[in-house]
Amino acid sequence: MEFREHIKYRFFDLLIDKNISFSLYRLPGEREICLVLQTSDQSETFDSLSDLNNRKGFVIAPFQLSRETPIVLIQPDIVLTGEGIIFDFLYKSSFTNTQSSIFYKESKATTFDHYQKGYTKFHEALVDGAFKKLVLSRTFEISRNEQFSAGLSFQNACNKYPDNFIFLCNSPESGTWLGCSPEILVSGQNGNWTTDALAGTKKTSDINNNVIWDNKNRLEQQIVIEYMQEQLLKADIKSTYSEPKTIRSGNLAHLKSEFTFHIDDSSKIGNLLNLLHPSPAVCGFPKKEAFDFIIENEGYDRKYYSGFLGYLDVDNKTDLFVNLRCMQIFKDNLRLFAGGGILPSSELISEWKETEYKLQTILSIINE
Ligand SMILES: C=C(O[C@@H]1C=C(C(=O)O)C=C[C@H]1O)C(=O)O
Repeated sequence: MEFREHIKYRFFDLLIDKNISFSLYRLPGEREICLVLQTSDQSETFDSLSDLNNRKGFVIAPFQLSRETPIVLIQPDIVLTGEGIIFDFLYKSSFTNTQSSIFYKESKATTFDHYQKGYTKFHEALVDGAFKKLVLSRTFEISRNEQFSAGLSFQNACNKYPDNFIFLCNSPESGTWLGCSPEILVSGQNGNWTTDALAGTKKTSDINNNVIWDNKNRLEQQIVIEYMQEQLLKADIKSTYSEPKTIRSGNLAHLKSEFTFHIDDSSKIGNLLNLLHPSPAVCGFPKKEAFDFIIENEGYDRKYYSGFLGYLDVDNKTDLFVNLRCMQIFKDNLRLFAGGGILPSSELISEWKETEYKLQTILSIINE
């Protein structure tokens, strides 16, 4: 099958239609795209993060582990870097020799009323003092236009968000996910590791990142800093972290501190993931109680949204990102996800708007 240059990214729609396990991604600040492709039928799945110790591949982990949403490890049978090499391989391969079939369906959006009900429960629990922070999220569902292309949307995201981790991945176990995350969960090579404490959101168009942060946003990020520090200490890891600085993700600004630390034995990375995930950036504080509260009261299953994904020990490197600013791609519709940290001092309308802005990040890359 031949593709014209400007629509060559539609190749990836064919891989999805054939339900091949693959991940296409572009690291923050890099130009080259990378492809991890599994040639065997079965991805490996796990029901505990520590099972990731000593493993290699592209990981897709959920917010909450369950039988329906296991940790999926796409096997790195073929690992290719660079557009030229990747498309050359795909033109010659037998992976893409069928026609794509695309369907249509009614659209359905999560209502403000539904969000407001959740918000009231979350906010009351915060004001009662049961939690310092809770992250409330929601979905936004749209019908899939006949022309929609996951591959071309990935390409749009690469062009629009040079500083984000852009991903399009598929496996029979996880389904298809596309997104542009601003947040590292862990990243490491040769014993040197980093993690982000990222939180706080403001809409901005200031290219110089001149943002004035209020106390609510500063506190929200401080909670993540303290959590990261504490969790790393539990693993006997000494770390240093930078002062919060403003970073951009599309039209949004966030506060970020980068933690750096050293690990001699990276084969135990699964144990560290167990300590760090899910952080108060996507869950809340205290962690266990906040996690249970969200499962009980948020009113839907986040699946792989606010989980993490990325490559684990491929070519001795690990780069795992939080699954944010993302959508799950179905045959008939697209389900987008967004959330935000709620504190006792939060206000309903500004929290709702924050989720609207975050949805805009991903809506604006949809190619139809
Ligand atoms: C939960 C999301 O983002 C997280 C929450 C943020 C916040 O509450 O300010 C900011 C960045 C992310 O850590 C999301 O994008 O859905």
